This record gives sequence, structure tokens and C-alpha cells, in this order.
Amino acid sequence: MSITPFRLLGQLESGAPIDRETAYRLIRATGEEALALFQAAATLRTRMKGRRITYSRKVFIPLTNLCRDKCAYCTFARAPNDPRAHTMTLDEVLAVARQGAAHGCKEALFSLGDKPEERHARAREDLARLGYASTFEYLRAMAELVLEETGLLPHINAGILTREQMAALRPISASMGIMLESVSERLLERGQAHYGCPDKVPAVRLQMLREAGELRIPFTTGILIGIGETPEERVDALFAIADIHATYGHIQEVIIQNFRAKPDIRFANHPEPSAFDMMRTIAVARLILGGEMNIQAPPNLTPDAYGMYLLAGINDWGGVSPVTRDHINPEAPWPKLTELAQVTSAFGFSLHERLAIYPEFAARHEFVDPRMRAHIERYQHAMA
Ligand SMILES: O=c1nc2n(C[C@H](O)[C@H](O)[C@H](O)CO)c3cc(O)ccc3cc-2c(=O)[nH]1
Ligand SMILES: C[C@H]1O[C@@H](n2cnc3c(N)ncnc32)[C@H](O)[C@@H]1O
Ligand code: MET
Ligand code: SF4
Repeated sequence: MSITPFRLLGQLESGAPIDRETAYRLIRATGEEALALFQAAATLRTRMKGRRITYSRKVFIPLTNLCRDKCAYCTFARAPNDPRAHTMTLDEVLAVARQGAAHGCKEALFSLGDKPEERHARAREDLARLGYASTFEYLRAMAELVLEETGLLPHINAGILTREQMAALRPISASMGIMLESVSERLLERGQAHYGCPDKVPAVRLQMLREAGELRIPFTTGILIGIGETPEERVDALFAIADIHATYGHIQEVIIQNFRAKPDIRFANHPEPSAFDMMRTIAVARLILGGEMNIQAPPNLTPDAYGMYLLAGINDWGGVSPVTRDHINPEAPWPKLTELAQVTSAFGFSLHERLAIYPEFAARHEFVDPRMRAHIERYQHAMA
């Protein structure tokens, strides 16, 4: 039995949240049912968000590309003996941040390998040379430096952090995030995407999401699709995020990201998800997470079709940089902001800049550390 477009739209009009069995079916929808799914999700988005689509103007700061994990999809992490292995110096960090500030960027995205010093002597040596005992201590110092020297708002995407570490980063960052990636435990098995990745154990990532909620940290998470999970496991991951957000209310955006193959990874020959799979996942995410959630998909990972994600219910393009590459997907250039604005408007929407903390979170005192308040307000006044 299929859900008729009429029933699906009717169910939405009634305001009833979508249940898991319906989501399992819709994520595999084809033909007219897929069209109805997109329309329902897009209508829900537009009802709550209007026709405003946002992005954050950012610089990417890949503090270290050493990592203790071995994700099969990752080209960012480098082996210690790879000539491209690198831990940025203080001067390099400041130079990138200053260049960003000069180009109107307002976010400094710290995205880095997870606890490399626990696996690689090379990481311990790099840190010792820089005068630090751990990646976390160095990250904290560099985020503080960038904030105080340039005013850019740090967003911290540094893998698994303890509650104490997140609490220590809270006064010097506008927001933090980790991708949940997937809830599938199967992916930890030999040959799978997360084999050899202690930091990709779903329970560990879900626990960090909850602790960030307890700490009232505006938080980014999301799923990476096409890494060996089933469509039903995608749905389960989205419900896990929705459940945690229902308890804590701190998830400010959910990223739906598509796996992109590249030559030098374990998954070099792993198939990529289609733009149609992205649209079905985005639309189901919108129906599960509701009209208020910010749903983000990166434009650079689907350069010839990203405009269609607007028809499936996204309202955000994420961070876009006029200065730095996407170091996670270095082969995928950011669209120029003029092109992004043109595509967005061709689909009937308008493009607006936002900060690393969304306005609805910046407006709530409990989500803004007192030390961050003035930094955030300075940009808000400039953008108003
Ligand atoms: O340029 C990127 N930015 C990534 N970002 C940053 C994102 O695009 C935005 O700049 C920030 O989330 C602010 O909204 C992430 C942030 C997270 O908290 C978690 C995961 C990601 C993943 C990426 C990514 O793959 N590439
Ligand atoms: C920073 C985030 O980037 C994502 N990520 C890592 N490698 C890839 C890839 N090959 N394609 C798309 N996304 C990727 C992961 O979800 C990680 O958490
Ligand atoms: N290593 C972290 C993670 O995978 C940060 C993003 S990948 C550089 O969660
Ligand atoms: S995705 Fe993050 S955790 Fe996984 S190998 Fe790459 S840097 Fe490490």
C-alpha cells in the first residue's frame, strides 16, 4: 500500500509528527510518492522558515590532520609519515584567521583529527614543539587567540570531547558540533567505514550530544550518507537526533552530507549516493525534525544539482568560504557566493548570511556564554 500524495499532505496539515514506519517507507519513495514527500517537506520548511536560505561565511582551520581514527571515507587524516601530515603553527592559524576577517568571514571552523597524540608519537612531538601537552589544550589556546585577535567566532568540530573539555571551550566558541555520522554498529566491523575508529562508536557520539545539551551549547550534528548504512539506519539516526533534541533543545542545525569518493581513501571504489537519495533523506529529515530545525546540505558536494535540495526542504547551505578550501573534500570547490545567490534565487529563495550561532539561539541567554555575548552582538549590529 502506498501513501497517496493526498494522504501525506493531509497528515502534515494535521500537524501530526511522522512515525518511524512511515519514515522507513518514505526514504525509499519513488515516482509520485517521492514528489509528494518533497512537497510535504518543502511546504513544512517554508511554513516555518519562509523563503530565507542561510549560509555562514567562514574560514576553515585544520589545526592538525593527524588522527587516531581511520574512517574509510576520510582523505583529511594523514599518516604520520605522510609528507602532507601537518599541525598548524600559531602563526599559520593567525594568518588564516586574519585573511578570513579581511574577506568578511565571521566564523572560524576548527575541524581537526581526533586525539592524535593517543596513537601517534609524531603528534606528541608536534604538540611538544608548540608547547602543549594535548590537542585539546592547543585547540583551546588557538580558539581563544583567534577570538581575541580577530573577533572571528570559533565553531569547534574536533571529534569526541569530554564534558569538562566542552565546558572549557564554551566561553571561547559560539557553537560546537560533531556529525553523528550513523547509528549503525555494523559500520565498526572489519572492512566497514568505521573499522578502527574508537571515536565513531554511535553510543559515544550520542553521549557527547547529550552532554552538550546539558551544557547548553548550541550544537551542530548530522549524518553522512552512503557509507554502508541502510536507508532504515538513516531514519534511525535522524530519530536518535530528534529524541535528544526533544530532551535538551540545543541542536541548532542538522547536516545531511553525501559521501564523496576520492582516490586515496579505503572507500575509493565505494559507490556515492545519488542526488535523489540526498533529496529523499533531506525530506525525511525535515518531516522527522520538524519545521523549526535548521536543515543543512553542502552545495559543493553536488555542484550540478544542489539547487534541488531546496525543493526537498533544506534552509541552510552551511559554511562557505571565500578564502579556504573544504579540507574534508579538497577536490570540491565552494561555489562563489554570487553563484550560490543566483542558484538560490532561481529556485525562488533568497540568500542571507548568518553567524555560527543561529539568531534563535543567540537570543537566548542560556545558550550564550557571558564572555561570547559582546563578540556575537558586534557582528549582529554590523549585519542588521
Ligand atoms: O567545510 C565544511 N564544514 C563542515 N562543518 C562546518 C559547517 O559547514 C558550518 O560552517 C558550521 O557548522 C556553522 O554552521 C561541520 C561542522 C560540524 O559541526 C560538523 C561537521 C561539519 C562538516 C563540515 C565539512 O565537511 N566541511
Ligand atoms: C567533517 C565531516 O566530514 C564528513 N566527511 C568525511 N569524509 C567525507 C567524504 N569523503 N565525503 C563527504 N563527507 C565526508 C564526515 O561526516 C565528518 O564528520
Ligand atoms: N575528526 C572529527 C570527526 O570526524 C572532526 C571532523 S573530520 C576532520 O568527528
Ligand atoms: S573523519 Fe575525522 S575522525 Fe575520521 S579519520 Fe577523518 S579526521 Fe579522523
